[in-house]
Amino acid sequence: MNATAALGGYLLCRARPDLKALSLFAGVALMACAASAFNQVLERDLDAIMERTNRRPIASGELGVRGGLSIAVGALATGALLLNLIGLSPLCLAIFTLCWYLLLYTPLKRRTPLALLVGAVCGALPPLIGWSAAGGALTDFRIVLLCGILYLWQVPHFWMLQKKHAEDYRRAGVPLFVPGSFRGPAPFLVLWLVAMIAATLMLPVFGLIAGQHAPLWCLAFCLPLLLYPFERWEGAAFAGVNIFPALLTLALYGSP
Ligand code: HEM
Ligand SMILES: CC(C)=CCC/C(C)=C/CC/C(C)=C/COP(=O)(O)OP(=O)(O)O
Repeated sequence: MNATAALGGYLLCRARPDLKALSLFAGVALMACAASAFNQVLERDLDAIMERTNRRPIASGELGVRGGLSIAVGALATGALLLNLIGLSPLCLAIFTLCWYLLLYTPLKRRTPLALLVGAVCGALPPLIGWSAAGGALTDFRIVLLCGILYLWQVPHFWMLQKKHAEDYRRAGVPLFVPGSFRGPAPFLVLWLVAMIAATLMLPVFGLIAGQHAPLWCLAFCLPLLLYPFERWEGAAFAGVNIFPALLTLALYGSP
């Protein structure tokens, strides 16, 4: 999904999907795999406690730490090679994203619920990697908007997951980012969802998505967020929120 988000940044720069896009997709996917493998080595103690993660190869003991590290290094080397083929900027941005995730977010996650806001930087950077691979200027407002939307999106994405696995996180002693700790669940949550919807509606306003299907895309983006606060629609909201990055990339691809 991170590679799909990177492809979205590439397509936004009006570069049609080509061999370079394939190298970008494979390179970011491998770098994200490396990030996850290193993360699973670093979090093998937490992963072994949580129902959600205790079947993972290192947490379950199926794979040793050295095996996990060799997979991580292999994925990192191959991903870096592929990204280097398309440019120094995408390679440097991917390495920065990897380091931010492993050296900042992963340790912070055990200490503060606000680690989520730090971690969301990692997930907001893949579109910038794709955009830079297509030759876009890093300060262009269009990619800043796309990355900003993906930053905002990760908070409701994770809130729903941590709600689903709250007991697991408590058992593992991972502090939860519960909107309720900010003077009641509704205001803080609603404020974030409104900001997310407003930012998403900037996409057609600034021409990032256009054409006759633009209103339909906006409906597909915003409906799960509008359903989010209602328990009975939780399943639909969860699915809709989780496929958002893929829908966004499709909308960018389909935009004239
Ligand atoms: C702060 C950033 C993020 C956090 C804390 C986070 C956390 C998580 C967690 C804990 C899961 C459950 C994994 C499992 O089932 O064991 C998950 C699943 C998932 N994440 Fe994220 N994630 C983040 C960013 C992203 C980004 C950037 C993307 C896509 C570009 C993404 C896409 C997904 C998807 C598609 C799933 C599968 C959901 C499901 O059906 O269970 N996440 N995420
Ligand atoms: C180019 C590149 C390196 C891209 C990767 C970007 C990336 C790692 C995005 C995911 C961000 C994130 C905080 C995931 C949750 O990790 P977690 O440790 O909370 O999840 P877990 O509990 O399931 O392990």
